[in-house]
This record gives sequence, structure tokens and C-alpha cells, in this order.
Amino acid sequence: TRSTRPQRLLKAVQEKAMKGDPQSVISTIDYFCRHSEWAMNVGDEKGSILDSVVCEVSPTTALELGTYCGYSTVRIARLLPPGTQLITLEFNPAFAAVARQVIEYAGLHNKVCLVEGASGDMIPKMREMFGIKTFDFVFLDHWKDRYLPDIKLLEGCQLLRKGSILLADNVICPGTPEYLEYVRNSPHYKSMYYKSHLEYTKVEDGLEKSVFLG
Ligand SMILES: Cc1ncnc2c1ncn2[C@@H]1O[C@H](/C=C/CNC(=O)c2cc(-c3ccc(F)cc3)cc(O)c2O)[C@@H](O)[C@H]1O
Ligand SMILES: [Mg+2]
Repeated sequence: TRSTRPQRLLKAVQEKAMKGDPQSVISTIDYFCRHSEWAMNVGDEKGSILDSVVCEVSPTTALELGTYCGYSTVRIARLLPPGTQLITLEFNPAFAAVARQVIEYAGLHNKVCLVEGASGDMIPKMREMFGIKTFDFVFLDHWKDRYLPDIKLLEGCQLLRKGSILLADNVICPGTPEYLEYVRNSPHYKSMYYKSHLEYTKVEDGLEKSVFLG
């Protein structure tokens, strides 16, 4: 049967990227998505903004919602100091299988814990599974209608602390109107918008950074 786009993306990484070199894996995926097949990775332009926020926060505990092929997982994990861990949630087994191989190829398997499951089910289990008290950083890039319920769940599970940073992809395209309205109007968050473009295109998109105020 015909391969899937994530499988073709993985093949490009295995054939063209340098094993153990995260930057090479990132560049290979960006080249593949720009010149062969578009895929919904955060991409190089928004990825640079993601990098700068991760470096600024330098989190000891980080969570990613929506692994897909592991592109942003590699971007984040490559910047984490030793001894810190990125937990990434993915409920599609086929995507999780590709992402595991991309993360492994980049040599970042010791910094990443990929959990197969739905965010709504797994978030309440974070404390018991990982001994996490709170998350310093959360990257939201899964189904857009899950952003709002999932941050409310993080709040409810006391997994955010004063100063926790949320960074959300696609707040313009495809768009997350309810999420934006909430984080921009809630007294519990201070938000700012980073204007950019939809990955590999000239279409406007952006990232919303929100600080939890407690
Ligand atoms: C509750 C739950 N739990 C666990 N995993 C979950 C989960 N909900 C989804 N997932 C997982 O996360 C990824 C899904 C990502 C969804 N992202 C987008 O839809 C997306 C779309 C575009 C886009 C823009 C313009 C277009 F014309 C077409 C597409 C760009 C993007 O950057 C996107 O992120 C995918 O791997 C899915 O299995
Ligand atoms: Mg996205």
C-alpha cells in the first residue's frame, strides 16, 4: 500500500540528515516540506520564535501537546539543558511511531518522553507518571479546539505555577478563537502575540505566548 506523508518525511530524514545531529534533522524536514511535500510542522520561521522562547524560559519541565512527526519535539529538546525532560503527547500510533524514529535519529531520545494517548486522558496522570509538580513550559500544537479545554485541565490539575509559559501555534491559521479570547481576557494570564507566517507559506499565522499569573 502507498506510504503516508509522515513515512516519506521519515525516509527523507534517514536518507539525508546526519545521524545524531538535531539541526541537520530540522533542516532536512524543512527542505522536504518546502520542496517536496508540505506538512504541518511548526516550520523554520515560527520555529525560530519557538527556539527563542525555549531559551528564554530554559525550562526544567516541559510539555508538548501534539507530537505529529516530532519536528518541534526535536527543536525544543535540542535546547534543553542536561537533566531536563520534554514530555510530548500524541494519540495517533502511526504518527507516534514516526516521531519516535525522528527523535531517535536526532539523538534526543534521552531528553524526550513520548507518551501515546489523548491529552485529556494523560494530563491528569502527569503527576503520578512522572512525579511532575508543575510545568515551566507548554507548547500547544494539537487539534485547535483542544487548546482551551487542555489549559483549563492543566489549571485544574495544578500543573501550572505563577510564571509558567504557554506557547500556542496556529492562533491565526487555522486559528484558535476561543483559546485566544480566553488567554487575552482572563486575569490569570498575560499574553502576547508573535506575528509570523504559516509554515513554508506567505499566509499570516502566529504564536501566542501566555504567562500564567496564578
Ligand atoms: C487531544 C490530542 N491528544 C494527543 N494528540 C493529539 C490530540 N489532538 C491531536 N493530536 C495529534 O496532534 C497532531 C495534530 C495537529 C493539528 N494541527 C493542525 O491541524 C495544523 C494545521 C495546519 C494547517 C494550516 C493551514 C492549512 F491549509 C492546513 C493545515 C497548520 C498547523 O501548524 C497545524 O498544527 C496530530 O499528530 C494528532 O494526532
Ligand atoms: Mg501547528
